[in-house]
Amino acid sequence: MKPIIAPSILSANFAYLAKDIEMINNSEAEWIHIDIMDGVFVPNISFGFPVLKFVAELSEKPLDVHLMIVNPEKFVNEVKALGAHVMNVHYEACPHIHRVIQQIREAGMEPAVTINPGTPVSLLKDIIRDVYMVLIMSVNPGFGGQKFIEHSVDKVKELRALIEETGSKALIEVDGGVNKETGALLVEAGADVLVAGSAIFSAPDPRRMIVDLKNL
Ligand SMILES: O=C(CO)[C@@H](O)[C@H](O)COP(=O)(O)O
Ligand SMILES: [Fe+2]
Repeated sequence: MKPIIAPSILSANFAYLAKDIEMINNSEAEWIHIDIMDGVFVPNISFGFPVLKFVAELSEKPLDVHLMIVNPEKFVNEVKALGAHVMNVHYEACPHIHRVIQQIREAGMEPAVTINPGTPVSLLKDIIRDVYMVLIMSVNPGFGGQKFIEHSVDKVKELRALIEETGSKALIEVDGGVNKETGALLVEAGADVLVAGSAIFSAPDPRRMIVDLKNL
């Protein structure tokens, strides 16, 4: 199976965001990945809902919303109002992760749980059957353009084994430092969805790069 490609607009040119969204609309990418940061959970601030309202209006692709914020459950309605397909919350940001997953599903979105590089896959055992997707961070969240953490490939393998063992249908998404080289290792290890920011937006031909990542 070819991976789903989700370009991260964090690496887009914000002065010409409409142009970059148009590029994604006219590409083979299935989703558009949106990184929301609050300067508390991660040491950076990206963009908020007033900006994303316009992104959502322009995007013809389903939105994969990655919330790098504390108390993400406070924003279920705002993310829903964007028409998001997936609401991704960090395991580390939710003491009551099981409840948050239920809230996302009740709001009519697909729940995904994200884990940081320092969080083990084994902690997902009791929620793996309840999520649509797990996002494995292959860099420490907060910035685009960082170096891929190699150990993430082992985490994908471990998660694939957990999914098979439990009969879960969860997709495996990986985010951070994904390019043609690291993407190939991830797909081989069992990743279903690749997020890529700088690899796509700094490529001479971003749409070609999306095709290349799909064909890994
Ligand atoms: O969530 C994040 C960063 O925290 C990502 O989605 C980045 O936007 C990925 O950028 P690259 O590592 O692909 O440049
Ligand atoms: Fe992300």
